[in-house]
Amino acid sequence: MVNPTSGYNPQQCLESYLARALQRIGANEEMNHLLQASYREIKFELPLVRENGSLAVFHGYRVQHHRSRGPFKGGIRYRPHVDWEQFRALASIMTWKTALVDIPFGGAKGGIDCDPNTLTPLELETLSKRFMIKLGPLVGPDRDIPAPGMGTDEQIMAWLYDAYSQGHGDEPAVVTGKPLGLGGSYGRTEATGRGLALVTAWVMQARGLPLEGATVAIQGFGNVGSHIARFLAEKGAKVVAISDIRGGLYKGDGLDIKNLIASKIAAGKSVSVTELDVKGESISNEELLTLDVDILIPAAIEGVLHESNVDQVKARLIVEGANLPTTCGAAEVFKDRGIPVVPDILANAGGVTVSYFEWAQNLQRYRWELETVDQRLERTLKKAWEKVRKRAAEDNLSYREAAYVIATKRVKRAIELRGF
Ligand SMILES: NC(=O)C1=CN([C@@H]2O[C@H](COP(=O)(O)OP(=O)(O)OC[C@H]3O[C@@H](n4cnc5c(N)ncnc54)[C@H](O)[C@@H]3O)[C@@H](O)[C@H]2O)C=CC1
Ligand SMILES: O=C(O)CCC(=O)C(=O)O
Repeated sequence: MVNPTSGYNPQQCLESYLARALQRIGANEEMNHLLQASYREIKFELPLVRENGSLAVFHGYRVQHHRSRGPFKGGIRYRPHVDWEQFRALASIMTWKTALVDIPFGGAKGGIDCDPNTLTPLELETLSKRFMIKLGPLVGPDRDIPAPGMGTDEQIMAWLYDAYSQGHGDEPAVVTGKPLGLGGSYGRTEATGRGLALVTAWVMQARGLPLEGATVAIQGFGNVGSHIARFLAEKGAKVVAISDIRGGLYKGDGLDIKNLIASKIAAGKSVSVTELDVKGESISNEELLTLDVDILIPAAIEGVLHESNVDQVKARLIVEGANLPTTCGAAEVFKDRGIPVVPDILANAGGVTVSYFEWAQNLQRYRWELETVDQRLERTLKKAWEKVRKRAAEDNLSYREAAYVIATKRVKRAIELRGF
């Protein structure tokens, strides 16, 4: 099935990025097949007796893409209409992301076709635990380690951890993104936003552009988008527009991000940014994407920058907070128009990097200070960015092309070292 938002099939785009990268690194057809296909895909029924007494049946998924560099790793998404195409592409993305930032994992993704906002807390807990019980034989600290993603949070990770530990003994390293009081790491919640702000600052610096005063539009104001807004505002950027699924807010001289975040926390998850009592004009998601800004950050869903709106995009730099927000057709147009795009596998890799730190802390049973987490996050992302920057400049590649060359090379090498 294609993504209902734009007719976008993310799997096809990913295949084309990979095919080109594999050609550049001299991989043969067999290696190409091995790296494109999933290792394992499972789908199962999740029956739930709702609090009103009715029976509902949900579908759970987990796609494990590749594991030659370490256990499968990737988030859990709760969202209506999720399907194989999305999970296959998102699982594959994780393989390239973990390889690019050089952390010892492969890639996976999964979740439940459901709308978490329509479930009661008890229903959500029961469904989450049932999901983990079904996944039980396939996950574990040295097999596959889930984490939060769209529609899921640290509370859901706590339930997954508890469900797994019921049958396997206490095992915090089975899931990352847990609450701090339950083996979570300092800095994981904000890690994706922190990482993206760091990468954005380095890219701007490398291109001789000031971040101080730069105008920014961010689509998505969930975990990722809200922290991006906070960190970029702290670095002196002017966040002029933000949005969520119901619409957005615009203020030409900069939104008051501190106040926005505080109001959103006070109002609760189900309240839209458009309903908050903060200063700003209303704006649609489509308008936000085509604003005349220095930096555009799609941080919600796949395929929002596509063939039909790419010509109207006026941003000078695009930084992908979401996974696969740019279709491959749009990516080509941005390349032709000379608009740089910082790809998801670099821009949003801060989250999985701190998940790695959480996993390592859980295995050590030793908590690191926030300062240590932040320093190591910065060092890891800086190394990845420098490699991408150098490879892109040397071979005249886009940042995405360079990132895929580096990542596929590492995975191919791991396969060869292990042997077949
Ligand atoms: N949470 C994490 O650590 C990481 C998340 N990501 C990716 O970042 C993106 C956002 O994830 P989270 O912030 O964690 O999810 P979230 O569930 O916390 O927030 C999602 C946000 O996107 C908005 N949204 C949903 N559909 C939309 C649409 N059609 N148009 C406009 N806005 C829409 C929601 O209203 C919400 O504001 C996803 O693509 C996810 O895969 C990537 C790396 C790590
Ligand atoms: O933290 C993790 O392990 C996974 C994060 C994730 O799903 C992503 O980077 O898309």
